[in-house]
Order: sequence, then C-alpha cells, then structure tokens
Amino acid sequence: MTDTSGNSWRDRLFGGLKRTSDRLGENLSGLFKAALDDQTLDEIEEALIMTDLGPAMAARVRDRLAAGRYNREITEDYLREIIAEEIEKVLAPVAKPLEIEAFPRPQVILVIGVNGSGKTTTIAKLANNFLEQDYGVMLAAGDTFRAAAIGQLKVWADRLGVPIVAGKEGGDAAGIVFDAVKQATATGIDVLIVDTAGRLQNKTELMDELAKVRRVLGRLNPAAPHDVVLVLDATTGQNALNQIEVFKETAQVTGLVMTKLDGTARGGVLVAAAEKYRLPIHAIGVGEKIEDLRPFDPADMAKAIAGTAYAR
Ligand SMILES: Nc1nc2c(ncn2[C@@H]2O[C@H](COP(=O)(O)OP(=O)(O)OP(=O)(O)O)[C@@H](O)[C@H]2O)c(=O)[nH]1
Repeated sequence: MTDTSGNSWRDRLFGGLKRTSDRLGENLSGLFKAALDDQTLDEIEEALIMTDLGPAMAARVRDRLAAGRYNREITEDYLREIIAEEIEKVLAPVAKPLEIEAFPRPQVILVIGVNGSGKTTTIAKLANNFLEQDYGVMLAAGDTFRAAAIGQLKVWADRLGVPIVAGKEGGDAAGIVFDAVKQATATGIDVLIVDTAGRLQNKTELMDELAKVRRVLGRLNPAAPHDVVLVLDATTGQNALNQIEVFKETAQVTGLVMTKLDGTARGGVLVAAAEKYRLPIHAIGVGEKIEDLRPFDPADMAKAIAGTAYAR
C-alpha cells in the first residue's frame, strides 16, 4: 500500500500511540532507583499488565530482565528498549496486510464487529486502500438492522465513487450479499466488502445470520467468504479480548483490524490480542480520516507502544 503522505503516517502512528506509551511511563515511574531485585521485577510485571500488554508479555519481559540484569541497575530507557524488542517479536508474525488474491474474483471480505467499533469507517478505509492499488471495489450493506448503518455506508460509497448494493432496513442480509456477489462477478469487481450486523448480545441470532450469509455465498462461490475481518475498538481495552473470544468461533474470524489506537492509553491491548490469539492483524486505525488506516510495520509499532527513546 502506497503512503502518499510521506512521513506523516509514521508521525500519526507515533503521535496516536503517545497516550499508550505515556501510560507505560506513568506505570513504571519510580521503579529505577536501585539494583533490580524480585520486588522491582514484580512491580515491572504489574506495570506492564496495567498497560494492557497482557500477562504473557509481562512475564516474558520479567524473565528476560531476571536472566540478564538481576542485581544490576537498569534505566527506564533500557527497559523500554527491551519491551519494544519483545513486542516486535510478538507482532512480527501476525502483521499481515489483506491481500487480494482470490481467483475467481471477487474476493469477498465480511467485516464484523460490535456497533461503534469503527466498522463502517474501517470498510471505507479498506476500500480506499484497495482503490489506491487499482482494484475494483464494491460495497454491500449487509447490516440491515439499522437504517443509519445503510445510509452511512452509502455516503462512503458515494465519496469513494464505488458501487454499493444495499436494501431496506429490516431486509434480508443474505439476499443483499447474494445480489452483490452476482453483480460483482458480472462486472469484474476484484473485491467485495460486506458490512454485517454487529449484535453481540444475541449470539444465536448472529450465528444464524452469518451462517445464512455463508450458505448463500457458498452457493455462488465455495471459497467465499475469503476473509472474515473482526473490527475492534482499542479504547475498550480488555473488552476487545472478550470480543475476539466470542466472535472467533461464532464467525470464524480470519483476521483483525484494531481502530482508535489514537484515542486511548490502552493501545497495549493490541499486543495482548496478538499474543493470546495469534490471528493476523491486517491494519490499525489511528484517526478518523480515510488515510488513517494502514498495515503496520511491527518494529515501528513496537517502538510507538513502548515509547523508546527513538520514538519519543
Ligand atoms: N479517533 C478515531 N476514531 C475512529 C477511528 N475509527 C473510527 N473512528 C470513529 O468512531 C466512530 C464510530 O465509527 P463507525 O465507523 O461509525 O463505527 P461502526 O462500528 O460502524 O458504528 P455504528 O455505525 O455505530 O455501528 C466514528 O465517529 C468514527 O469516525 C480511529 O481509528 N480513530
């Protein structure tokens, strides 16, 4: 994906994650006065958990410090470097942009997530990224539960100049998806991005609806949906992990997008999610603008979260 904005994506990434790295600094403050002992190691571990990085990451950093630096003094900058290195190890295997590779076309991407997670904006941002790569894009308004969701997606389709298949509020989502795949196939569209209803409160209904969409898709193209992307709002912190837990089996999630990393001190949850679930993370959102969603570089991302001297 080309970044036409020069360095500004990197600036937005580091700027957006500053609240997270500042929070890490607050949690670590006052821990570097003496040689590293068990108590300080405990406190460092606790600080990392409080920064939402997850117990596995906290233990990993603790073990590394205990093995190499026990009884010696360390600085905050040194610790941040270690944290960045450990985060990068976890993020590197899961940082995977969404690639368009399905034959026959179109590649069908179902986008799921609870209301307010940034799903609609993410669909628009993904569409924009694919357009930048010269792919033909179509949207399908499969969230038929709310008129506002259909309206909002139409506005984005207009703005981006891409076709959209939408029905009425209360319409049959599977029917819309069926029409969309037929139209996309007939018109040589490369990628069809499908919005879906994000009701978490009723798992059975959600499962039934997604199963129906899948059945209908399978009739037209047995490989579809090619991707099931779960959109998560980073500001919800640990709750984002619960959502993965629920959706991963129910919806057969194939990858994640995490939004709103700019609006929160809880960005560490991206690392906890990567370490616990090991699902591909396709992109991150660091703002409301269309260019604020990008695949991420694991090293930059790790530095931005850890707030290493290089990043600050
Ligand atoms: N700061 C910030 N805001 C974001 C980001 N992504 C989305 N938003 C905002 O979050 C709000 C909700 O986004 P939507 O895309 O409408 O989310 P949705 O999940 O479709 O929500 P509903 O339409 O309410 O179901 C909007 O105001 C977006 O502009 C992001 O990465 N950063």
